[in-house]
Amino acid sequence: MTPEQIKQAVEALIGPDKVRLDGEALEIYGRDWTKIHTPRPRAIAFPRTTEDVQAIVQFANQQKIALVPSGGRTGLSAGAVAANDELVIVMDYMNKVVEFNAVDRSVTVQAGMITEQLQQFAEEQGLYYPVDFASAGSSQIGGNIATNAGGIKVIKYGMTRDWVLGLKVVTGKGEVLELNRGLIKNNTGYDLRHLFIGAEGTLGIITEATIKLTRAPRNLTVMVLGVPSMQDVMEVLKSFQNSMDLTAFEFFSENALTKVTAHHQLQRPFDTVTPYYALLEFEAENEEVMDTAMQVFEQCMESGWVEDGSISQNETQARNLWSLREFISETISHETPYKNDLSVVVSRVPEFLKEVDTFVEETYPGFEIVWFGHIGDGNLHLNILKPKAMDKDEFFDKCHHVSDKVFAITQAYAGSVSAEHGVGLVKKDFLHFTRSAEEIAYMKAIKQVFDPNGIMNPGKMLDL
Ligand SMILES: O=C(O)CC[C@@H](O)C(=O)O
Ligand SMILES: [Zn+2]
Repeated sequence: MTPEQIKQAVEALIGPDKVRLDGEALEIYGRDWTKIHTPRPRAIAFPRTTEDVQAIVQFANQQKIALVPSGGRTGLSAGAVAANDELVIVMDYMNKVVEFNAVDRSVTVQAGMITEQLQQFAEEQGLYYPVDFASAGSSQIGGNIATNAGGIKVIKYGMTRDWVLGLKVVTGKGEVLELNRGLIKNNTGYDLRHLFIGAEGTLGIITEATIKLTRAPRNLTVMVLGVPSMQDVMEVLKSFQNSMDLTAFEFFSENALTKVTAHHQLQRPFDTVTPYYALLEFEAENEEVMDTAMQVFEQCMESGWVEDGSISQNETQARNLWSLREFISETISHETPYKNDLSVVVSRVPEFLKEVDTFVEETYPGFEIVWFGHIGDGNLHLNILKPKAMDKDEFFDKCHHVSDKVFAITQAYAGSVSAEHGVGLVKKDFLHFTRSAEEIAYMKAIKQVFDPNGIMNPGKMLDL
């Protein structure tokens, strides 16, 4: 079918002016934040209801047209890229609150709701949606669920999966399923909801989600500590976690800090320069908690695990300290990074990081490495920056070889080649480093059941 024919057929189903074919739309809705692939979708549809989405999926099955669900497109693994003549289903106009229940502390929203709007809605009810990350102002809840987004509070609150009480989905076959319907307890066989969480739109399209909310945190306080080595970062983590609950424990390297402070004209947290920095956050509910935090800090100083530190006295200072960590990804995006999102169990982080660091430094001496991440979850973001003089294609080609070795090391540590960014197109070839051949065969079989015609985000995560 030509794009024009698709437009006519889809608009006959969901109403006029709901499909765009113009170059601007094809460019915007064909890509995500990876910027590696050239967008080439066939048409862009803008449904308003679950029924609209269902009609499009049924039509795509009849015509064997590939579909790409599109949320905020902030993904870093090309899960929402449309580079192969697909029909993109944009969720932007499905962004309403459907129902809030104060007793259940749950809210049902359409999948296109921006994450930050969900956070604000929760706040207006005196509650809290805790899954948070730098892209929360653009990402959509449906995309968060489809990628099981993690972020900066996982150490306390878990991943997106932990907050989904129910889902309404249109399967690849075009059926509507209501999964778990908001229940906390429901042991009635396979929990299909969890198959759709993290499926990256390969099984169907999430149209509504019932989300659990929780009580708002009290007096969140942030510390940034200068730490001499990764082993010391682990000692600091252990010391604080043994004494108090943390809502975040992040780390970044000195060159990450240098880049962020220069790019955003921010103050360093203190003058002392150390190879690594830990950022931790906790609820300073009363003086006792604050005293404990200060005692642990002093012990860490005495033990030589920390060389300097800074603590927020108010919300603005807390936000400024967070900027040092949260602005890293955006800052280095201007230097053509090759991104990795690795995880191992927390205790093995120092030896793992050292082995990967040594390999990249010895094999590719001209490459600059930026380390940062969610160290309290064992999740490291390894970004390799393109040397200025090197051609982009040559750089990515070289990095592909780096990946093989880095992922072999990750496999040896029983780690993950994608801790929180998903698989998409970018990590598809490397899936076998983390998932066994038998697991991948089961994943393909599941895809076949929900999407027999292979129209749902084909080529992402798996090749059938
Ligand atoms: O850009 C990256 O590598 C990580 C992005 C994001 O997951 C973060 O933790 O800031
Ligand atoms: Zn991250």
